[in-house]
Amino acid sequence: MDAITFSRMKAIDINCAYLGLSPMQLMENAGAGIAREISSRLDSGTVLFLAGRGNNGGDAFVAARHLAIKKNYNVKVLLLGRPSRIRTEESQSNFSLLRHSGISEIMEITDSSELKSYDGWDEADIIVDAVLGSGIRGSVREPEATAIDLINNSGKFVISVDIPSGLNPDAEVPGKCVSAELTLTFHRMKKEFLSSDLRRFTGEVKVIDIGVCRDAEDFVGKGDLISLRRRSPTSHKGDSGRVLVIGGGPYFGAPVFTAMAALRTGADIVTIAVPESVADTVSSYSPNFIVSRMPGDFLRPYHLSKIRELMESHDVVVIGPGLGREKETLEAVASILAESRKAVVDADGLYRLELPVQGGGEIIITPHAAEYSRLAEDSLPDTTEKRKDAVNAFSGQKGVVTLLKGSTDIVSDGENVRLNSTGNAGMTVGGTGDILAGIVGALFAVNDAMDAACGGCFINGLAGDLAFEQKGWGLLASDIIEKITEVMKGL
Ligand SMILES: NC(=O)C1=CN([C@@H]2O[C@H](COP(=O)(O)OP(=O)(O)OC[C@H]3O[C@@H](n4cnc5c(N)ncnc54)[C@H](O)[C@@H]3O)[C@@H](O)[C@H]2O)[C@@H](O)CC1
Ligand SMILES: [K+]
Repeated sequence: MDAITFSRMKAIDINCAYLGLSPMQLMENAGAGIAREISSRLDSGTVLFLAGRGNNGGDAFVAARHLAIKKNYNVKVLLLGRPSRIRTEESQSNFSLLRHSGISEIMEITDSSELKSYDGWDEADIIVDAVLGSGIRGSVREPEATAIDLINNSGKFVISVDIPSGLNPDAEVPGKCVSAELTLTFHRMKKEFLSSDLRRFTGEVKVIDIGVCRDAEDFVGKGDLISLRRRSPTSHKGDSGRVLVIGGGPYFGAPVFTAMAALRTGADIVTIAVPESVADTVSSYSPNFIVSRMPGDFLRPYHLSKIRELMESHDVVVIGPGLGREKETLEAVASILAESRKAVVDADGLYRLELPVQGGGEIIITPHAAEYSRLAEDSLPDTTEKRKDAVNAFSGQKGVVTLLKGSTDIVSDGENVRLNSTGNAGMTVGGTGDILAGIVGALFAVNDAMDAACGGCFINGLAGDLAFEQKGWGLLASDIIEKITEVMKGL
């Protein structure tokens, strides 16, 4: 299986909790795995655990308990800090259990001089480094820095839990950190460890299985939303996204849904470019809309110079809702996409779309099954597994992020594939696709395409589920829009 980044691992952890697999269960599996690995390398002897106050330390407490039950090990635990400062409930309770686990020494060390004068270093056969894990921020403080030095100068066999302490997966250059003989990382190999530069710190890297459930990895969950940009308290108008919706003509409801969904998702500015035949109607829906009128009653290449100007002042274009399929309209769509930096293409925008788009920027397409089959010139395979492969290959070849709508949505950028199962059968009502395009557009304005597409279908489905709780089969697209804010607040 492929390596993942530490930040992806964090998302998977959160998805596990979202599905009901608690951090406590994962910690138990992590610690048990470490203990198994130690006992496979050392029949008997003294194992000294250096644990910090985060969950990395929690893994060590569990491992110490599992090891101590075997009797042939002398297990010692040094906690860096006061027990009251242990950061999580899981780690706290595993620390408390140590007092009932036959550990020969439990010490609380609050400053570096205590650590330096500790006299148990020589006796250790193995030192387990659980001082800092993937939760490290900034450069290493005291007493952690001294702990790292002492571990490195011990001359002992050092096993790092998850990641050598001090190594920051986000840092360009490694700072002060442990040099281990063995690193036991969880669930999957980490991409960061594939760099030969880091091998001098990790030593051998072994992956410990911690029982992550498969859907936490395959399906979009709350963890996938952590990488979405949060609004900063000091942000200015426009910083949270400027979305240009190009739609309408033969229809006028669709671009209204798209624009309203984009606003509710948090976009700062949403402009709707519509033919003037429907501009007044669209305007009348909400004073929150900025409506830009294009002469005539459908989109044409003639409008391109005006659209070009609008695109300059917007982060993303959402094109398609209610556009119609006039020959000239489809020509205009092709020209707009060839010049856009970021675009979401939906509905009529997908009709006759030629992929890959020559010269365009990043594109997310949001087809349903029939639209996808037309674009791929192939019918959709019958199983989800085969569909994932097909959508992945299609996205890679066509240079787009595909969000294939269905009872299980499939999202792919040609490299990664995710499924989404939020949403319900009540959402087959008209207008829901327009809403999805608006949500995705608002997220795409300030995020990566894949994050926006995954986050978009998850949020849209959750909003639909909340609306369904209240309205049942009578739910309307507008009910879903009303629930977007509730979903966004809960994330
Ligand atoms: N979340 C989960 O479900 C799982 C997490 N696991 C473990 O949890 C670890 C991540 O846990 P945490 O997020 O609690 O992070 P850490 O265990 O890395 O600890 C973070 C804490 O260390 C301190 N700290 C941060 N930066 C520091 C610095 N520069 N100098 C000194 N102290 C610093 C802070 O008090 C912070 O709260 C992983 O590495 C892994 O070992 C495992 O239990 C498996 C499952
Ligand atoms: K560590």
